[in-house]
Order: sequence, then C-alpha cells, then structure tokens
Amino acid sequence: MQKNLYPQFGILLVDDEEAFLRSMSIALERKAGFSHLYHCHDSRNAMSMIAEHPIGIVLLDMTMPHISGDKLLQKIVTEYPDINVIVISGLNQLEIALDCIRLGAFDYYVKTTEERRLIEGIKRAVRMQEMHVENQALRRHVLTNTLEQPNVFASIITQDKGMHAVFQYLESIASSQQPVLITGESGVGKEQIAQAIHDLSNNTGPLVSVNVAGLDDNVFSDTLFGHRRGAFTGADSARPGMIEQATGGTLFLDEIGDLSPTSQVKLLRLLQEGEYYPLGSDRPKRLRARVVAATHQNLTDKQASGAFRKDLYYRLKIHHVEIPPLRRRVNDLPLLLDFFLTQAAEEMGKNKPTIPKELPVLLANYQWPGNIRELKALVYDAVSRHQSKVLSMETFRHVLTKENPSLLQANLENSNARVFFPAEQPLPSMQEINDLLVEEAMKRAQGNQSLASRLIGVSQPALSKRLNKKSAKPPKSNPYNCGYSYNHSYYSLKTLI
Ligand SMILES: Nc1ncnc2c1ncn2[C@@H]1O[C@H](COP(=O)(O)OP(=O)(O)OP(=O)(O)O)[C@@H](O)[C@H]1O
Repeated sequence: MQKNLYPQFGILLVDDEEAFLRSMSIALERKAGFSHLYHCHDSRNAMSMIAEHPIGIVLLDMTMPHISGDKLLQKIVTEYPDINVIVISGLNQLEIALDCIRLGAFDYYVKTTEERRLIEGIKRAVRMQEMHVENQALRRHVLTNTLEQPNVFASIITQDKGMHAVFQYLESIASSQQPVLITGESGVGKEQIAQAIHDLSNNTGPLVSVNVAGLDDNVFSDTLFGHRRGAFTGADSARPGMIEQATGGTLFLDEIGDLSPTSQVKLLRLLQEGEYYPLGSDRPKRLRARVVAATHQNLTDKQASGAFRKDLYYRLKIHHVEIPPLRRRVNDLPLLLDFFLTQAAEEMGKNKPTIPKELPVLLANYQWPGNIRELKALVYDAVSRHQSKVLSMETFRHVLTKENPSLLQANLENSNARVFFPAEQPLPSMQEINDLLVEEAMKRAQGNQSLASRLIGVSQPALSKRLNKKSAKPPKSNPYNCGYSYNHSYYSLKTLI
C-alpha cells in the first residue's frame, strides 16, 4: 500500500455515471480526507476490482447497465462479508431501501441526499470498518503473543505484561487515523508512547509536539492554526500552525487536561470537521495529521465535574491507553536501574558502578510518585556523586527511607492505606500489630534486618530483639486470621512507618 493513503483499506465507487464518480471522489477527498479511492464505471468489472485491491467499503449505484446494483450487492455480501456496502441510488423508494438493507447493505442513501449527511454516513462506515480491522489485528497479536515491530519499542525498557499488552494494542491501531488518548501519572513515559504511535504509523510526515498547558486561547489558536499576514497587530507575515507542520504525520498535544474551555471547543470542532481556519483567513484547511493527546489528569473525573467537555473526551478517547505507574511495575525496576546506570555512566564518562545488594529491595518498597522520571533522576544523581566501585547508597537512602520526612508524610496521608477494622471484630493489640509489622517488613526486605529496620523506622538492634522475642514465643492463635490479618499488617506498615 502507498504511504499516507487514508483509510488503510480502499473505498470502491461503482457507478455508470462518470461525472458522479468524479464529483463524489472530490467531495470524499475534500470533506472527509479520504484518499484511498478506486473508481468503477462498468459494473462487470466491480468483482475483479474487489479481488485485486484491499477494498473495505463499496459505494454502490442501483440502476446500472450490464449488472444491476442489487445483483452486485448480493454477490459482494456473499463473497466478501467483511466489506461494508453503502447503496447510493437515484431511487427514492422505501421498499427498495429496505430490500437493500435486508440483503446486507450497511446503509442506503438517495443521490439527492444533502452532501454533508452522506459524507457523515460514509465516515461512520469507515469507522466501523476500522474497528473491524483493529479487532482482527488485536486478536492476531493476542493469540500469537507477538509484536510485529518490536524495534519501535526498543527504547521503552520494560518486561511488564501490562506494558506488553499496551504495545500490542498500539500495533493493532497503528494504521488508523483516529485520535489516541494516552493517560497515566506524570513521568510514566507517555511521551515515549506518543513517539511509538508515530513510528508505528509509517506516516512520512513529522511528529510535532505542543504542550497546551497554560496556553491562553489566542496563543493556542495561533500555535495550532497559524495566521495570515495582517491577521492581528504584529502579524507581519503569514505563519503556518503546528497542524500544518504536522501534515502527513502526528500532532501530539501534551497536557490536554489543562486545556482552557474555549480552546476545548476549537479542538472539538477540528476533530469533528477535520477542518480549521488560520487566524484572519476565511478559507478552511484540512487536518492531515493524526492527533495524539496525553494527560496525567483524570479526565473521567474532570468531565464528570464539567471541567473537561464530555464530547471532546469521547472524541479523543476513540483509542485509549493507560500507562501503569512504576509502583505497579516493580518487576521493571531492576531493568530500568541497570539501563539508567549504564546510560548515566556512559554520559558522565565513568565506569558503571556495581549495584549494592540492598538497593533493589529499597527501590521495590518505594511508591515512586514521580515514576520513571524520578528513578532516572535519582540514578543520575547517584552516579554523579559516586566515587568507588560500588554505587553509593547516600542519594537513595535519603529519598527512599525514613530519613525523608516528606515520604513519611505522604505515607501518613495515603488514604488508600486506611483499612477498615470490622466493628464486629475486637481490635488487635499493639503487640499483635507490632508482630505483624515486623513480619511484613522482614518479608519486604527479603530477610535483610538492616533494611527491614529502616522500613519501619526502628534501630536494627531493636528489631533484632523483637525478632528474638517473637521466635522464643509459641505462636499464639491469631483472631485476625479470619480474613483481615494481612490488612492489619498493611495498615501498620503504611501508617506506622
Ligand atoms: N520505559 C522506559 N524506559 C526508559 N526510559 C523511560 C521509560 N519510561 C520513561 N522513561 C524516561 O523517563 C522520563 C519521563 O518520561 P516522559 O517524559 O515520557 O513521561 P510523561 O509520562 O510524558 O511525563 P509528564 O506527564 O510529566 O509529561 C523520560 O526521560 C523518558 O525517557
């Protein structure tokens, strides 16, 4: 397939009137941005064209010499049930329309239908067909558990199953031109995902990124749509907007959750109409780039509270990926640590230091509010300070343990850590809570007493004493074993640390 044809499957126009074929093609290109079109003015050739080309949609006339539209419709739905056939006929008769639908047509329009409605109907059919193609690709990926272009994801270091599923999904939607919404906490790698979406698309145009946070509406319009000469005071020359610069590629709108209400309306119109007006111009231009948007904000909450337009939210999330935070991908920590250590050592011209044994455990017990960006910064800081063969723990210890008061505060404030103590159960004693806490800390520190003591903020001799006392005592039957003993230890760790 030629690059940058849209949609990824062809639209075949079958009509004996060549003038209609021409005017319909122009309308489809100008009003819907469809460029992947085929013409057939002799109905006898329609089936062979479908066999030769990757056709996904057929726009079919009814009254034609040689083979009539209804005969062709029957043949297409029998031999190519995955193709969506839209009948566009000169016959304005309900009976005929119903017959076509019964035969399996996707939709029926009369030629005098208002052009805008007709184009909207064809867009709908294209969207349905795209979803069908995506579903097939997704099923293929899931069944084979493979990636078609693993090189595209080479710079995203991960062995997490959830991330792998995200990659498979992105491959399935690679050739669609519909928007993609990327959500996830700050620092999880959303920009990298946007780059991967662009690389997968094989579009020849560039990836153009715009951070829309804090842009007032005038700046937003000027940045995206550009302006004509003289559009406003100081506009000495015409300037193309970012949409035009992204032609044939990807327009990446970062921090979309911070877009002002007025700009939200403009973005919605752009996505709905596929057209925009540069400032000072009354001639519309077509959007010829795929829109990818990202945010660390919770758009579901924002649209529920009215701060983000519902219609824009649903337009943007036609495709949606949520990137999991680092604390839910702890198996990625050793890989990322090693990757950033190598990178930092190379950049600073130092030997790559050895990783102290306690470091991975310490990293796995931290919440990572700043996600991968925070880990990267920590590793770079540690490498810049490090002198000996083994990486110094100084940087990590300060940030990841009790010595950091903000971490303590964050843990105390973490409302998720609050656990329900069922009213019908007696409360555990302090002794029992302490035992559970010590047990959990030892588990998390993988038996390392020095680390476990730091996790719960006691000295190592104090912890050792407790452990000795505990092992000397016969195990007491625990009333909290009935379903929430773990919760108690969780509660203890989160709130008492
Ligand atoms: N899986 C990964 N492998 C390697 N580097 C990563 C990975 N994920 C993120 N990074 C690095 O972490 C840093 C932050 O990533 P990025 O800017 O993409 O995050 P973000 O989610 O877009 O953050 P924000 O919401 O603040 O814009 C970048 O330097 C990026 O290269």
